Amino acid sequence: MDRSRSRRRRGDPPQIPEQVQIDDSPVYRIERKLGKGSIGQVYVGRAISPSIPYDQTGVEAAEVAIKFKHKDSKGCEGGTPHEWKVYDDLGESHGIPLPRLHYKGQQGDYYVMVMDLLGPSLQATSDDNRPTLPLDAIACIAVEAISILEKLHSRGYIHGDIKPGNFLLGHPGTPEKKTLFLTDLGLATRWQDASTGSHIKYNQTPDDFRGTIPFASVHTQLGRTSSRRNDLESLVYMLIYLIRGRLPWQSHQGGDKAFPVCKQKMATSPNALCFLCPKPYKQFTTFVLHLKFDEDPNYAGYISLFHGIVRENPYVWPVHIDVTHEVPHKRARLNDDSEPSQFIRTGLKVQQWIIVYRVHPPMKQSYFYNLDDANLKSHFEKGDEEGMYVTNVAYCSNTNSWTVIMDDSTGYTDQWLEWIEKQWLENFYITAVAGADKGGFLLVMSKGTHITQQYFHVANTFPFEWIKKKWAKGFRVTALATSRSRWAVVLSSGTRFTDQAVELDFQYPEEGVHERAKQGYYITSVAATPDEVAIIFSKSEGVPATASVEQETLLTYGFPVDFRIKEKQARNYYISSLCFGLTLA
Ligand SMILES: Nc1ncnc2c1ncn2[C@@H]1O[C@H](COP(=O)(O)OP(=O)(O)OP(=O)(O)O)[C@@H](O)[C@H]1O
Repeated sequence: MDRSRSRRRRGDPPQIPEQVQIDDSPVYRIERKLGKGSIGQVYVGRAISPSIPYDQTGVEAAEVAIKFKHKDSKGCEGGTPHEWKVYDDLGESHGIPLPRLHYKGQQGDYYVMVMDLLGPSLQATSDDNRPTLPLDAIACIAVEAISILEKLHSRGYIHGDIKPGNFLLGHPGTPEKKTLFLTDLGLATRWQDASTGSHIKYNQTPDDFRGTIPFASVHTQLGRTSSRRNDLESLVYMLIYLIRGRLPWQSHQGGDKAFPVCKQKMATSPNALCFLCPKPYKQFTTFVLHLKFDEDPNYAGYISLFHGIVRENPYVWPVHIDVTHEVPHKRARLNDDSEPSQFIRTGLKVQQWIIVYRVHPPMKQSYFYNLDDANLKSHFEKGDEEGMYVTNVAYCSNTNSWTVIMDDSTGYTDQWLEWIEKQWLENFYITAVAGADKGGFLLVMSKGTHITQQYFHVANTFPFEWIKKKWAKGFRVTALATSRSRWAVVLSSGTRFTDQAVELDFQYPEEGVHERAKQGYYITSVAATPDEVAIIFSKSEGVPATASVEQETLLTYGFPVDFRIKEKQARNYYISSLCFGLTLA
């Protein structure tokens, strides 16, 4: 029978039991609280029956850490905590310094894990925004933590929540008191498919974030499939936090912090992040931020960066590590020459055109730029007379002017710049949208499309939730635009698109475009606000997956000069989407 620790109010979660016994474990009395995460609560458990002397360790220890997770809490949806499954998967001899899990089971409303009792976390060393660890000790932590991640990653897992609170020292008074342990596998996921051994597939679901905002990698915050680089990026933030006592983005207060924090991370160059830190930190940061989604991290090389600092201080309190992490092979040696020459995060903003070209059988395509409102209308009418219809419109906020792309092979039979609701009734559907800086959206309505129904939606933030709901009902994004920081999205049914995906980023998502192309997607819409760029990728009926390679993207400060466009047209590449926006370089 459970005995409650204290009286509880109605509606509160059930109290933690006063005693715990799982299977044939000793009976543990629940004593002081060690910590509380977003989901679990961890207490010291003292073996009272049988009573055990204090000098015992491991499963025989007199004191253990007991973690309670309420059965209805996040991560327990599958019937048991996700963390149990990860421990089961890793097995007994995983060789990773994790607290050993001695017993696990259910008691009352709680899932209970009985584990090794460890010592203080690295968070405890930096409370009150005051760094308390010497730089040499932090270099030791860097070496130790990289080596721990290498071991975890080699078992096919990534941790998913690397932060100072999840690195604990061994229990004081034991031989492990200067060893670093990694705890909390609640967000661990596989980067490697367990059966095939291959890297899991790339994806981005921009509204899917789990982790701790200040330490999460930018990729995690943007909802990209986790891979090994995410843990390493979080480790970079952890090390800078230990050096400085805070991270540059920790001043954001209240409200939804995720967006401004992610934006600031993206705008912070390795130089700015590691300002006044010893050189190895900047080098490590630069290497990590350049890692590709499925790239094998060079753990031994990263460790070698810190060798200089660590070797000069072979015994540093509180972390005593094995300084013999030798450089096993040539690739492990990283030096100034091997540092990536181009930073992916420069922190600089650029105003640029993003122009997507796609192969198409020969056709006539015209482009007009620097058009004011009156010119726009007259070009539109002139094109109409010649059987050319508008396929794309864009607004350039540098010149406050419109750009129009017209094709002679759209299949449209009529087109208007008209009021939206009236034209819908007459089978005119929106086929192109652009937003002006002065506010409002220009809609191009066409007749003769395959569209059977359409939604036009304007939102202050990228409406991914809404798009997902419409995707589930068979609608597909057919046009995308921005007006200052607002988004306009057109979703249509009856299109030829069989599947779609989104990339949302603070800079042109080069890697995402590459990964999507490998999966057979091609770009069908692109738009950018002063902060973000969104790209819609599609797969189409009858278009082979390899067709995605028949696409080229051009990033350019000014609209491309005539001969560049003609050069592309000579190779049958025509403009298929374009936008002008302010993104990070
Ligand atoms: N084995 C242990 N020994 C000593 N203290 C521990 C142990 N495990 C956890 N703790 C303490 O309890 C805190 C919360 O533990 P943990 O992070 O595992 O819980 P969680 O609810 O899964 O957390 P989160 O919300 O961060 O995912 C830790 O920060 C640490 O201070």
